[in-house]
Amino acid sequence: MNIASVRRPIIPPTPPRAPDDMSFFGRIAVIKQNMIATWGQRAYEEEVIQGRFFLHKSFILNQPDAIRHVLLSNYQNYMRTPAGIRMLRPVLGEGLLLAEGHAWTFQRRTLSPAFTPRATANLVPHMTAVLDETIAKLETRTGEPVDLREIMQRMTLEIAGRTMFSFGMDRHGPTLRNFVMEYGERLGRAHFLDMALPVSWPTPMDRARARFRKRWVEFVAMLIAERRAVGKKDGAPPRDLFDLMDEARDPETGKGFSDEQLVDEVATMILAGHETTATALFWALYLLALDPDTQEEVASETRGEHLDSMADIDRQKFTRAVIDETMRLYPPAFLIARAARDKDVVAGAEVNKGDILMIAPWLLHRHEKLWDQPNAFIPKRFMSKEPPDRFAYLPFGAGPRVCIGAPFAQAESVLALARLIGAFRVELADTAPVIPFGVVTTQPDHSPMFRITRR
Ligand code: HEM
Repeated sequence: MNIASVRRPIIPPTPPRAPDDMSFFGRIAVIKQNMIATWGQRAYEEEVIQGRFFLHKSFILNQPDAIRHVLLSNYQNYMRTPAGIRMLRPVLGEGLLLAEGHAWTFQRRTLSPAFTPRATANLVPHMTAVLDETIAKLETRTGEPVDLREIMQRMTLEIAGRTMFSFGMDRHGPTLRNFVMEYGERLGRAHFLDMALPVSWPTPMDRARARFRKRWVEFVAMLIAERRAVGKKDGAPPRDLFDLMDEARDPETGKGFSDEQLVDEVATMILAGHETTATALFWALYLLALDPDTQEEVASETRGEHLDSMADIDRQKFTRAVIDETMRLYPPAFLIARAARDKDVVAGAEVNKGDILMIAPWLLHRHEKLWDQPNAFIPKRFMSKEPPDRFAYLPFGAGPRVCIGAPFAQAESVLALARLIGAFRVELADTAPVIPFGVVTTQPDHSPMFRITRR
C-alpha cells in the first residue's frame, strides 16, 4: 500500500526552484536573502553537484554513503567553513559548536552527561511549567488573530532560560531577544567579502561584529553572575543546565570550564537551542493548520494524557511522527557545511584542501530519489517499520558532531505540540502562502496570523 493512499496529503508551498543555469554572482546575491532559492531542479534529482565557491570547488552531496563518509567515517578531515566561523564566532565564541580538534573533544566529552535523555528528563518540569503559562495566556486570546511564531519564540526562549538558570526570563528575555534580532537581521548575514576573504582578513562588517561581541559577552556574564549569586547547597542535586555545566569535569583529566569558556558554552546552548526549536514548532503548527485531519489525530492521541514526564512524552508516537515529518519538510538547520582540511575522495570525486562540502537537509529531505512524494506532508512515513536511511534524514546532523541538544529539542517539541494541540484547535486567519526562507535557519517569509479555539 502506498503510504498516502488513504487521504490525499497536503503539499505546502515552497519558493520556486532556481534556474539551473543561475550565474555565480546571481547566486551570491540571492544567498544573503534566501539560500533555498539558489537551488534548481537538478539539486533535487542528482546525487552530487559540483560547482565553484570563489577559489575552491564546492560539492552538494545528496548521496547517503558520501554523507556518511564526510560526517562520520572521515569526519576529522572536515571542519566548519571560514564563512560559517566568521558569522558565528561573535555570538558563539569558542563554545562547542565552533570548537575544533582537542578543544572540541574536551568540551564534547565534558558536556555530554548534561545532555543525555536521562539528564533531559530532569528538565521536563521546567518545560511543563512554561507550557502551563503559555496555555493560560493563550486562553485569554481565543477567537482573535494570534502570532504563533512570536509566541513560540518567546516560549522556547523562556524554556531555554529556565532550563539553563532556573529563573524566568521576564527581566532579561527582551534584551536577549533584541541581541538575537540585531545579530540575525544584519551582522549574521553573509556579505560578498565575508565569503570571499580568508577569516584572518577582517571585513568591514567584522568591526561591527566585534563591537557586538563585547556587549553580548558582558550580558551573558551578567546572567551567569546573577545565577551564581543564587548559589547551590553543597551536595544538592543539580537544578538546571547551568549547575550541570558548572560542575562538569572532563572524565579523563578532571578539568572543568573556565569562566570565559562558560560564557561561550552558555551562549552556544541558548542560541543553538531556542530559535531552532521555535522554528520547528512554528512549522508544525502551520502544517497542522493546513491539515485539520492530521491535527485531529494529534489531539486524539493526547486526550486523557497528563503529559508531564519523559515517559508521557515517549508515548506520543503520532505527535513525534508529526515533528519528524515537519523537520523533514522544514529542517530548521537547512544546511550543514564543511571545509576540507586535506585531500580526500568523496563519491568518486577528488576533494582538495579548502573545498566546500554542502550537505543540505533541505535538499536531501526533498530528494526525488530518496523519498516517496517528497513534497507532501505524510507523518505516518515515520511510523512505518522501515525508518528512513540514517544518512538521508539529518535534522540534527550525524556522526560525532551530531546535535548535542537533540534529545532536549525532541522532548520539548513533542511535549509543546501535544499540549498546545490538546488544548486548542488551530486555524490560519491568513490565506497568503507562507514561503520558507533559508537565512541562518529555515524561517517563514512572514508571520501568518492564526486563530485558536478551546477544545
Ligand atoms: C529543533 C531543534 C534543533 C535543531 C534542528 C538542531 C540542529 C543541529 C544540527 C543540524 C547540528 C549539527 C551541525 C553540524 O554538524 O554542522 C547541531 C549541532 C549542535 N546543536 Fe543543535 N539543533 C536543535 C536544538 C538544539 C538544542 C536545544 C541545543 C542545546 C540545548 C543545541 C545545541 C547544539 C550544539 C552545541 C551543537 C554543536 C555540537 C558539536 O559540534 O559538537 N541544539 N544542531
